[in-house]
Amino acid sequence: MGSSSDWETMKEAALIIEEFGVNFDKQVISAHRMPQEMFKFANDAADSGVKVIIAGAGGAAHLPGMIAANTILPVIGVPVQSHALNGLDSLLSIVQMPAGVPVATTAIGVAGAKNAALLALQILGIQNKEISQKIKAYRKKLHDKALKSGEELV
Ligand SMILES: Nc1c(C(=O)O)ncn1[C@@H]1O[C@H](COP(=O)(O)O)[C@@H](O)[C@H]1O
Repeated sequence: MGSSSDWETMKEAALIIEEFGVNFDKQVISAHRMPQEMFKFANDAADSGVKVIIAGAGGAAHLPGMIAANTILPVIGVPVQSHALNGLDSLLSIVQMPAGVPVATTAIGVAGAKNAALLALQILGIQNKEISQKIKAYRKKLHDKALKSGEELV
């Protein structure tokens, strides 16, 4: 994430990945404030065993795109809700990548952080049966909860 102030949002992604028992690393790396570190992180990620990168940032959110520019690992961008423009700035900064260097962009804020985790897990689940089973179980829980909530309407 671009700042520790993003953690309130991005911890929702971390909680889901933890729940799935998958190893992950969390770091504050800003393309604006720490360009050298950002470049090194993105360049070294694949060789360090990273499989998918989730990059959350707010405002002029260049971080996901700049990471994507320096790795061929899949990058999922989470637009963190900014104060001035409610995250619309973050969303537009992340989603409008030029053709050739994609960033998979989620919704703004907490829903986006959660979906970034799930999308990363789905990518890992392609080659990992244990993870794909857990995703199926997670979806079943969602289904059952929605069904029950409908039945409880009066
Ligand atoms: N968008 C970026 C980048 C970047 O894209 O490199 N670095 C920090 N930020 C964002 O600035 C916002 C305010 O940060 P502070 O709260 O630290 O001032 C955060 O949402 C962060 O992601």
